[in-house]
Amino acid sequence: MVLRIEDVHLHYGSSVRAVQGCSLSVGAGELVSLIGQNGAGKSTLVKAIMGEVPVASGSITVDGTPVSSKSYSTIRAGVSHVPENRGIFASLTVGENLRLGAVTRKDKRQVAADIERELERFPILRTYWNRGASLLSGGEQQQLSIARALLLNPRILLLDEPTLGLAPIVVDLIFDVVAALREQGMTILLVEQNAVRSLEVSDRCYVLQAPGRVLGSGTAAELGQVPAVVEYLGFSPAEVVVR
Ligand SMILES: Nc1ncnc2c1ncn2[C@@H]1O[C@H](COP(=O)(O)OP(=O)(O)OP(=O)(O)O)[C@@H](O)[C@H]1O
Repeated sequence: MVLRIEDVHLHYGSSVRAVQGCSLSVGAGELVSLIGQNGAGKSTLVKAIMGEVPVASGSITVDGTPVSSKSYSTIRAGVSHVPENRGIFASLTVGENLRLGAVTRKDKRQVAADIERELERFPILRTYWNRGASLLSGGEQQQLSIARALLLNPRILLLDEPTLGLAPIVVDLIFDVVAALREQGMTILLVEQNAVRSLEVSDRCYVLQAPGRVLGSGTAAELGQVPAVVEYLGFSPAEVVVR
């Protein structure tokens, strides 16, 4: 397994116990989704993987090495994060944001070709290359955020609610991009509230319930056999047509 989370507990201060005993793993080339309602602890888990929330107990490892909050260890391990708030630099142009995505890379000669790859994936970013990022719509900013994360040429891509609040046409585009990345063999952890769309594109799925506990995991067909999951989601994952 490339990413392994074992019996992790995560707290905010002394009173909020956001995640209590979560275990999950993502294998090389797998697209794994993490679904659950508001407040289930999904974003907190992603932040902990990125070293932004300290691990109170349990372990998070990337390729067997524990992540640490001190040294950008997760980024150095090849994990790229598309945060829930998109994290783009509003005062910079689209082009400047994209170049920043590759700023830590050593293979500088390859960067121009990789930016071209992202402009082909998201043509709107070519159109708005010189535009200030703050002037983009939410859907355009999300495309910029994903393109920038991909410019790190990550080993693992973490997507935190990439379709939240976006127009249906952009939601379709983003799920198509995620499905295409999976086809290319990228290792992905996709955090989503949109359970049906996530199940459609994923190899496996974890259903998280507050406070950060795994209610069930497996393929859509396997999850359909777990009564607590069916009750929590309000539908049977077994009915979802997996791509
Ligand atoms: N910075 C914070 N300080 C204190 N409590 C927090 C903080 N961030 C999140 N929480 C709490 O931790 C719990 C898990 O929140 P989290 O954001 O991880 O859930 P989520 O599943 O990602 O939900 P959402 O879809 O709303 O982001 C919730 O009870 C939330 O109120």
